[in-house]
Amino acid sequence: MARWFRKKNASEVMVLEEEMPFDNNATPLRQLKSPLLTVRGVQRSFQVGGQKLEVLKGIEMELIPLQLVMLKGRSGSGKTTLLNLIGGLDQPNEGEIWFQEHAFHLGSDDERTLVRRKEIGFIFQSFALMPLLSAWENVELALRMAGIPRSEWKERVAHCLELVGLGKRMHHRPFELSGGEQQRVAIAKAIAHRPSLILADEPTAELDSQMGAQIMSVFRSIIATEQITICMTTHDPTILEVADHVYEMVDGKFIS
Ligand SMILES: Nc1ncnc2c1ncn2[C@@H]1O[C@H](COP(=O)(O)OP(=O)(O)OP(=O)(O)O)[C@@H](O)[C@H]1O
Repeated sequence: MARWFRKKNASEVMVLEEEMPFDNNATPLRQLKSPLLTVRGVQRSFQVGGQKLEVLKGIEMELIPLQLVMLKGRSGSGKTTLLNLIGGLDQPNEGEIWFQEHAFHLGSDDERTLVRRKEIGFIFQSFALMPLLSAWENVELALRMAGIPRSEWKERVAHCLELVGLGKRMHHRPFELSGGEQQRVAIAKAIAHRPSLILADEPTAELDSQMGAQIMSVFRSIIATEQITICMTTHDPTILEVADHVYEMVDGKFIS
């Protein structure tokens, strides 16, 4: 059954992932050659009040490994719709989406979920942390849900929280942390299971410019140290400056 996921609703994504068995035999994708992701001629429309709303009208893009790629475009232009497709949370009406050798446009929900839970991490504008759990427990939960053996948790949680600069605040709960610190916990959570791709929907939108710059610096650092590729949406022109590549969406297509 097709399921629909909207942005800022991380718990819904997590519920589905928790239902899925972990596939220990999945292909080690990072050993394969680039690009990490290829989108060809993708179209996505929705039926709204009996009318067809065409949101994506022929998207072409590639994600090259270890790049920081940004999607820009005015509100409602379809950025989140595209992120949902890239993350295998939704499928296009037309076109192809290849995540390495995995055909996301053809695969079943279950097949895409298996790839997603191993290879992709999500970051949301609203942080999507469990409010009653500490930073440490939030990251640990991500490892549990990804099916990572318990024996690896301690070292990995400490490593990820150190990496995002929260070594001294590991046992704080979200309400005891600033917005920027909460987003850094969310980043630690997203990278904990060693995905090859991070998808981030407006990750700096709720932060002031200084905290936003810190998040971008953390992104740069995890690309280098964790060998991760990042694709994110943003409206902020100062943030766009640090991208390796910017795709601008106008009228359901990218302009160069
Ligand atoms: N499931 C859906 N059903 C109907 N319409 C949808 C659905 N998902 C998205 N849309 C519509 O598609 C258009 C693009 O939405 P989307 O959220 O992708 O834009 P966006 O560029 O991410 O906007 P923003 O910058 O405001 O977050 C909007 O008009 C939205 O209402």
